[in-house]
Amino acid sequence: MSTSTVDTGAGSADAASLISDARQRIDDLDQRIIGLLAERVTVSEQIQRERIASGGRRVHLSREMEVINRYNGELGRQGTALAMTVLALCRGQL
Ligand SMILES: C=C(O[C@@H]1C=C(C(=O)O)C=C[C@H]1O)C(=O)O
Repeated sequence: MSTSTVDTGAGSADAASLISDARQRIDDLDQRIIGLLAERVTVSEQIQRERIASGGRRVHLSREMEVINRYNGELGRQGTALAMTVLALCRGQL
């Protein structure tokens, strides 16, 4: 068994090659997702800072429900968990 089939768990060199290519695409997508999350954190912090400076609170629950409902509508139950993680990333743990 070649190194690439061991690394990918594939049973043939052809499958290993396809998996390696697809993993590269996944790594690129993950990098873009992480970049988008970093951008979202920046925008969210800007909103929170502005609200706090104007006498409001950091957290706005009805808006968070809108965000959670959008993720849930698109992705189901795991979307809800993802939205909660994204929100925690952007405004800290409640
Ligand atoms: C960014 C905001 O502030 C907080 C962060 C949110 C977010 O990251 O989506 C949503 C609601 C607020 O708890 C907002 O009110 O839009």
